[in-house]
Amino acid sequence: MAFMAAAATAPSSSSSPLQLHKHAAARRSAPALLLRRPRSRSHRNHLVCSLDATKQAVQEERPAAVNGVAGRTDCYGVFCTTYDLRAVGARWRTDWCKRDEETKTWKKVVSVAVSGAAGMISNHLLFKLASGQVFGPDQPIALKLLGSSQRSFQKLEGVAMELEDSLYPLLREVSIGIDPYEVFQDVEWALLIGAKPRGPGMERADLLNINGHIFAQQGKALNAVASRNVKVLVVGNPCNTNALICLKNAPDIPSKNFHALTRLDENRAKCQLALKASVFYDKISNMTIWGNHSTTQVPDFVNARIDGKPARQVIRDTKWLHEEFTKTVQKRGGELIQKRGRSSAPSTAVSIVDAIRSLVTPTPEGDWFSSGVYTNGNPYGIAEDIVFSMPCRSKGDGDYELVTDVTIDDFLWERIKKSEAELLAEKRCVGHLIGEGEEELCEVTEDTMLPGEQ
Ligand SMILES: NC(=O)C1=CN([C@@H]2O[C@H](COP(=O)(O)OP(=O)(O)OC[C@H]3O[C@@H](n4cnc5c(N)ncnc54)[C@H](OP(=O)(O)O)[C@@H]3O)[C@@H](O)[C@H]2O)C=CC1
Ligand SMILES: O=C([O-])CC(=O)C(=O)O
Repeated sequence: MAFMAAAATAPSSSSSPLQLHKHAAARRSAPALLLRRPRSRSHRNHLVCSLDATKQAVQEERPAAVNGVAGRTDCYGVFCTTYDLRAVGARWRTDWCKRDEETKTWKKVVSVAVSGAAGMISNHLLFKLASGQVFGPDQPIALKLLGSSQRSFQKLEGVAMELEDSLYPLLREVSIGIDPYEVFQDVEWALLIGAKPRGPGMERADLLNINGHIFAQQGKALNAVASRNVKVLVVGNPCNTNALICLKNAPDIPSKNFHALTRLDENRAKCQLALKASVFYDKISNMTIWGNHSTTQVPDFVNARIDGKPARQVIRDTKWLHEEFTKTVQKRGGELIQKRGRSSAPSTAVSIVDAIRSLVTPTPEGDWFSSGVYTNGNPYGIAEDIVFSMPCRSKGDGDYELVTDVTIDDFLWERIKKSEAELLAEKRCVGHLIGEGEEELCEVTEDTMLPGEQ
């Protein structure tokens, strides 16, 4: 396996966008496998193995030097050591593409785009994705890495080289590019992490505007070229409003498929409850984060459970729950930045893994998880047409349902309304990016802060 630069964006590429389209066509007819191997950046070569590919075509493209382990000739580089482990007997002597068809041991490759792929969070996340701990140990994966400029292109090449050198058996393709219309082609998951950090003296409204433009463009690109059922997880801040912008610019993709990452907040809240109750973190369940990924978020101790019991029965210290717990979770990101000098990256990557796994595995009976999702007929009375973190359950099919059996008392409701007001104000700031008004309507309050901004 080796990585491939998107043709139109590779600095020294002689390939044309037309060739990229050809690759897309090849992918459609090759449900089981697509391996790509550039000989050099100016001469790329592709090994394509599909259920209907001829043996001759495969042989023509197979590099002579990789005749595999233990005398097996039907191998491609390192892959033959791990592929098709259940195939026994003489099967491996047959054409290796055919063997996949016969044994049905292959899952279709899942195609995952990651923006901000050269950044700190991706530095941790990509290796988790490639290792199989996100989509499963039997799920081959193709990674499509998106950067923002020619400047970042070289960094992406470095990232791709490290992925290659890690010899992940499930990693079937790595491609890099800076044009979302190429990188997002046919992707089934888009993890949108890339965003500009807030610079010195930059107003909150400026941040909303600058990053909003990124997510408007990426929404349009997803709408044009991604899988019609692509699942989109927005991490780049301010993630709720960026997710709203993205989905509004992708009208052909179900709005329900868009998520803003609030799982890190959920994990932080679970950690605090576990510490206070002196229990292992896995005893904490039913943890909801309501609202915005900001300092107005509402970590819900009312519905949370500790070892199956309501959290308030285990932690009797109401003052702590009302004041310290809530504030600690809201400001955890900022505290971390103060101590570490940079925003959370490894724990964010872990929470992205958790967020995806919550959608691709069934939610344990009686439990739920938090995600920032589009409000469209929500049962709680929260304003519609924003992205708000709420409790969700999934059957493991990538989709989710909102949880209805939750109690919202006055304490929660008052705070939920504050976070809602903040998101409505953010929405007014980006009206020009969602076809609903002018930038001048933007009025953001002191409360509108990222967790890392105090
Ligand atoms: N929701 C959550 O829970 C959390 C969210 N975050 C947010 O995640 C984001 C990323 O954090 P982190 O990885 O630490 O930041 P980094 O600054 O390390 O990385 C950001 C990356 O994004 C890239 N980038 C910028 N603009 C674009 C674009 N238009 N398309 C693709 N890539 C782009 C940058 O590369 P270059 O400009 O060189 O191309 C850079 O590599 C931030 O917005 C942060 O606030 C962080 C923690 C938690
Ligand atoms: O503010 C930031 O960039 C970091 C952040 O979102 C968090 O730590 O929750």
